[in-house]
Amino acid sequence: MSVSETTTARDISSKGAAGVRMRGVTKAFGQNVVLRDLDLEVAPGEKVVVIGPSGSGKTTILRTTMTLERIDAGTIEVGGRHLYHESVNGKLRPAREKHIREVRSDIGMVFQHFNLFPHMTALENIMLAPMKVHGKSRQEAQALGVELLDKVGLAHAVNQTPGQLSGGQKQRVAIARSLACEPKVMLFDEVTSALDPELVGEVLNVLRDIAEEGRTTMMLVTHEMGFAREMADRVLMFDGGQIIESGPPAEVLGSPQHERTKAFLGAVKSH
Ligand SMILES: Nc1ncnc2c1ncn2[C@@H]1O[C@H](COP(=O)(O)OP(=O)(O)OP(=O)(O)O)[C@@H](O)[C@H]1O
Repeated sequence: MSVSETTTARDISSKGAAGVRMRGVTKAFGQNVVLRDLDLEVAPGEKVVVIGPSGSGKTTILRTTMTLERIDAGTIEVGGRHLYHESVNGKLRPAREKHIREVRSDIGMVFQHFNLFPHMTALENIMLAPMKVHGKSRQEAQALGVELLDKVGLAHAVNQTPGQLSGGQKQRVAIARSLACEPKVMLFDEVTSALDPELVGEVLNVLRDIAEEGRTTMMLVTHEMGFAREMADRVLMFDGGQIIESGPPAEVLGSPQHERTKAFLGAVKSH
């Protein structure tokens, strides 16, 4: 049974953050149905942590929202605008690429692996999208890049290439790069999983800062339960491509109701 999500209006300081609404989202890879008729509503500025066993569809829900994978059925809206559909004469039709690109420009995603260009400096990596996608001048993009590197605690690394940075620093550059497009929704896919344990904290601190600013809606797939407990407005437990449990972290992580959630949390704790 899938839990249908209805988020009540809440007093979140959302300076430009956009909500996400999914209705009946289904996605299969061949015979493997990964998302099953999924309904989910994320309020503007909300911070949602997605947990669940390996293969349950957590990454796929982020990738379909980022349009890195297309959905087979259903609808996704970002900031009230359909991502995959356009309204023609009052009817929803599959959207043209131009429309999809336009809506997607409100969304940023940070991955487990940083995907920085190795031959470019930290600053150049950040400047790329504002110049190429958003038509900012070199000067504007540079000023923005310097500001964002400062924000993620890397003012000193402006001219360093990824090879000169630690994993945690590279991930902070990747986060700054994503912020450079001023996303209204940010998707974080296990962004600390590839890091040495001593570097995890510095990246989580940057995520905390972004969350506290409240300028963007955040959907995070993470195994950092302490972080989820502290920062999330809501935790979603995924299993078999559906949300089987959803609620405030104290409830879902503190006193889970579903047997699968209890088993999953038990397994996570025993690591
Ligand atoms: N591009 C793809 N082609 C084929 N199958 C895929 C593809 N991407 C994901 N899958 C399959 O979809 C299912 C869900 O994958 P997904 O990565 O969303 O799970 P997950 O919950 O994020 O898992 P993990 O915690 O291991 O990252 C898995 O069975 C996976 O093998």
